[in-house]
Amino acid sequence: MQVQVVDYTAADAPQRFVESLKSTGFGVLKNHPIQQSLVESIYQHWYEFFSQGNPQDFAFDPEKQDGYFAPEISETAKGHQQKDLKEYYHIYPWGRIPESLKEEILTYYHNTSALATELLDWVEKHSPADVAAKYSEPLSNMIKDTPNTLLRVLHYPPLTGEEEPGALRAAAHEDINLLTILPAANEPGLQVQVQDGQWLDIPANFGHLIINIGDMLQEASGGYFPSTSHRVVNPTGENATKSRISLPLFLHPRDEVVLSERHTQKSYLLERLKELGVK
Ligand SMILES: O=C(O)CCC(=O)C(=O)O
Ligand SMILES: [Fe+2]
Repeated sequence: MQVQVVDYTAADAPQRFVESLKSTGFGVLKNHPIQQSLVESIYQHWYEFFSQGNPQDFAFDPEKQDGYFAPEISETAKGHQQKDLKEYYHIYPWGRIPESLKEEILTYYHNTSALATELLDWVEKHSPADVAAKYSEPLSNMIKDTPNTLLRVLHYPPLTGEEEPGALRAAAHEDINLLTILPAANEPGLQVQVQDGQWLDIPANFGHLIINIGDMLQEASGGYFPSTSHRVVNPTGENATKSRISLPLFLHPRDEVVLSERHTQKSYLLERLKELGVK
């Protein structure tokens, strides 16, 4: 089994993409409209910010959750003991962003959010009628004018050999949100767990766009779309000396959007952040 790469420009792209999401929780697009030169430039500029800038000046705000999360306080995945080997910066258009990086990263945020609207329409159109009937409003409408969609710039530093045994760049976890949109990182490592428990590499040629289902879409679809476990494994050999940068956009509905009989986006998010120990 492998996650198939779907050509965004093909006539049957929506159907094939949604089939892939349904069977693995992941879909991978090529020939998509997100400019690769923009992604590369962001990787370069944020690498400089993490390695030579003053990220501590933007230390995260526990209430608002914008800003810089240092390696010492970054996430411990649900059910895991060791902290992930990463640092990251949370971008919201209303939040704090280093001035020199602002225009570029917000261009990416807005372009990718626009593509997200189209991808949610694809998901809606290819949801079986009984599943679509559960959506409290059109999926793409759930993110319209939302202040909650989060762009995370992640830096996985080179390994030093001093890591705690068993610690991973990102331990196995599921995402909390509706869909995650992630350009292929500058280094490999992303894997998804499939039904038999096996871990598969996500096809991540530079230029691919990776989309995965989060718990909120699983919740809203009554479990039809699976939020699958994924992780980032540690590099070995010469690659251990390299940083890895990645850029997931987590699509979050507005606070009041009803996901299911149990949850709005707000109640669901709060529950999950407490579990992660960052709230
Ligand atoms: O860095 C990656 O490739 C994936 C990151 C991820 O899964 C996450 O931050 O939720
Ligand atoms: Fe994730």
